[in-house]
Amino acid sequence: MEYLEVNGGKVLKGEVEISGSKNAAFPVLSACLLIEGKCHINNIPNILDVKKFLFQLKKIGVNVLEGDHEVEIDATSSYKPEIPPEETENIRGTQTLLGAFIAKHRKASIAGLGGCNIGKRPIDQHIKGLESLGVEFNWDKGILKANSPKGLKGNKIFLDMPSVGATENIILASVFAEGDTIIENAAREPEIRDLINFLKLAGANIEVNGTGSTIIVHGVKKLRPIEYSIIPDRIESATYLILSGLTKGKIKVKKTIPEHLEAVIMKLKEIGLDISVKENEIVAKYTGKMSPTTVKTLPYPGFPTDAQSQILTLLTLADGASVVTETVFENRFRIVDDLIKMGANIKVEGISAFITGVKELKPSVVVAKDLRGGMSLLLATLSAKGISKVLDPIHIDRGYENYIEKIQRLGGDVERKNS
Ligand SMILES: CC(=O)N[C@H]1[C@@H](OP(=O)(O)OP(=O)(O)OC[C@H]2O[C@@H](n3ccc(=O)[nH]c3=O)[C@H](O)[C@@H]2O)O[C@H](CO)[C@@H](O)[C@@H]1O
Ligand SMILES: C=C(OP(=O)(O)O)C(=O)O
Repeated sequence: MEYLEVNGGKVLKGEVEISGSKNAAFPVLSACLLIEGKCHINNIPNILDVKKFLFQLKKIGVNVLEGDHEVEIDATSSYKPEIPPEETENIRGTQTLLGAFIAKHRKASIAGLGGCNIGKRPIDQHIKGLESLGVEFNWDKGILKANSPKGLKGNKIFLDMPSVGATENIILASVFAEGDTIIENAAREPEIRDLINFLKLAGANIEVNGTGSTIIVHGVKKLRPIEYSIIPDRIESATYLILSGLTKGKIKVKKTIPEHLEAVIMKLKEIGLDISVKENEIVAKYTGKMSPTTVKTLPYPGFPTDAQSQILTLLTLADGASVVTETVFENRFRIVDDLIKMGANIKVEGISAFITGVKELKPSVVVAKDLRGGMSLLLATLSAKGISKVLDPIHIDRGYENYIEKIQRLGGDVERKNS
């Protein structure tokens, strides 16, 4: 069994280069399937989920040429618009292949949507939106089959909640639709802006209103191949900034976009970290004391649910009582039992965790159960003086590039082992 052995309690200091965004990579790579010719995508993160995604593309017949943090996608020759249910493809990122397949092939067959086990994660909003564009759906033995024999026609769609995946799928599906598609209450995450920027550069006609919650896609006939670089991963940035507080250190994140992290930066300042921001860099420094605060996760530009486990872990060491409320996913407090084992004082009631800060965390054997929770437990063990183990690091491998080396370069004592 693989595990991480951590000798915690060291002060972490130094610089980390942030990798490309996991959640921007999937929709942009999916969008390449709308294009005839070679698209060249840079700043691709070297993480397990992206490897699985690219493996899936190759398996259905797309030409994929992988380089060092870059990939060339050529979907000119025919490929099967299908995602089968095999274990290895069981990631959430494949959800945007639905919109891409429908746009290009007027049909799709999707099974095996997985990703983090943090809630029920239904796709009713994807289906509702695509149905109103003329797509017919039926479930066949757990596989979602989509068909739009007559092609897609633009329509006005009002999402019940600003779903990231549904917004991306509707944008992708409507690029070649007849007329205009208007998405109201659209998600506004930077990864959606990245998809739109890619598509516009490739020739799509898309308007975004001032705040971003209305997106209008004017159908076009064709897109052209382009070279594009995806945005840095804002959640990876948030994670390393939080690590500086947990290890009483000073960490500079480089190659990041500070505007994507405003809600996180504001909270870290409230907690008492000294934060300084330059064009593509953020430095977080521990100042000797951390204050408690309240955090509520919300769709962007609110505090990101994907950084909730990390800030909850940080607040276990704040000087007083904090509340963390999770409004996006219903099952995102699964690290609490392990944190309590490490000496944290946390009580979960409904969608809120009530935390009373303690002086220090104690080393322990903990188990990663999802991507962000797993990483947060690693952060906790780096803070706790002594030897800890983090079991099942495969969850962390899904979304953090080269994290063991990045942490070692900051002075952290962590090693991957097998027993
Ligand atoms: C691969 C990827 O990009 N994953 C991100 C994406 O996931 P994902 O696209 O799955 O997240 P959504 O924004 O769609 O989900 C937000 C909430 O809406 C609910 N919902 C969503 C769609 C739907 O049809 N019906 C419905 O009820 C979900 O169960 C969840 O409670 O955005 C999440 C919210 O920022 C992030 O945590 C994930 O890291
Ligand atoms: C929930 C996450 O990812 P996914 O949607 O890929 O499961 C995440 O990145 O925290």
